[in-house]
Amino acid sequence: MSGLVARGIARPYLAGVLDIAVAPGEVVGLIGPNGSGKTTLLRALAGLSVGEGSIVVGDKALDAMTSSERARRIAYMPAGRRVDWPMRADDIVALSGVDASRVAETLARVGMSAFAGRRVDTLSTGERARVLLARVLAGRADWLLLDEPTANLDPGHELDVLAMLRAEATRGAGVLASFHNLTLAEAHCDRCVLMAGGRIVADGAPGAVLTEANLAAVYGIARDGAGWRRSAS
Ligand SMILES: Nc1ncnc2c1ncn2[C@@H]1O[C@H](COP(=O)(O)OP(=O)(O)OP(=O)(O)O)[C@@H](O)[C@H]1O
Repeated sequence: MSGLVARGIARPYLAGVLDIAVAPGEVVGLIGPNGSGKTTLLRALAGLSVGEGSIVVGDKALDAMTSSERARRIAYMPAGRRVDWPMRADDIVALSGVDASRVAETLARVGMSAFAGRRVDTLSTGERARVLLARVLAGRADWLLLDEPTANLDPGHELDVLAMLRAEATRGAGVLASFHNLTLAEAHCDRCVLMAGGRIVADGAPGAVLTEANLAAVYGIARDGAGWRRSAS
C-alpha cells in the first residue's frame, strides 16, 4: 500500500491549491488556528467535498472507488460530538459494519465496555467522543482522517488516544489527525502540517514546524518555561 497523496486540491475556503501526502505507518498532526482550513482539508481528503485536484489512495484514485470501498479504506471522524439518534453505544460502533466481537473489543480499547448498553445521549461529552472514536477504529481502515480526536478528553484519555493512533500506524495505517494541543502534537506525531489562512504554511518534523517564528506568525503565541503565552505583537 503506497501513500494517500493529494495534489492540487482546491475547495471553497481553502486558499490556492494544496498538496499533502500521508504514508502508511505515519501519524501526521494537522495543526493551525481556528478557521485555518483543517476540517475543510480533512473533508476533501475523505471525499466528502468535490473540487479540483487529484486524491490517490494507495494505487487508486479516490473518485474511482465505490462508496463501500471508500468506507473500507478511509475512516473519517468529524469534530462534532453530537449524535442525533438515541442509540446504544454498541449500536453506534456496529454502524461501522463490524461484528459484535469487534464492537466489544473496540469499546474495551477505548475504555467504554461498561457503557456498551447505554444510550449515547446519556453519556458525557468525553465518553461520547470515545464511543465515536471506537466507531472509527473498529473497521481497521487503511487511512484514518480524524478531526480533533482528543477534543473533550481529560489528559489521561488524551494520551490513551495518542497511543491508539500510534498503534494504528504500527499495524500499517496512515493517520492524519487535527489537534489544537500543540504539546501533544509535537510529542506524538511523526510530522506536523501547519495551516494558516486556508494554506499549508509548513510541513515537516514537529520541531521544524513548531518553531518560534511559525508559532508567533500563525498563532500569535510563544513558549517559555511556564508553557504558552501570547507573543508580543
Ligand atoms: N459553509 C461555509 N460558509 C462560509 N464559510 C465557511 C463555510 N465552511 C467553512 N467556512 C470557513 O472556512 C474557513 C475554514 O474552516 P475550517 O472548518 O476548515 O477551519 P478549521 O481549521 O477546521 O477550524 P477550527 O479549528 O475552528 O475547527 C473558516 O474561516 C470557516 O468560517
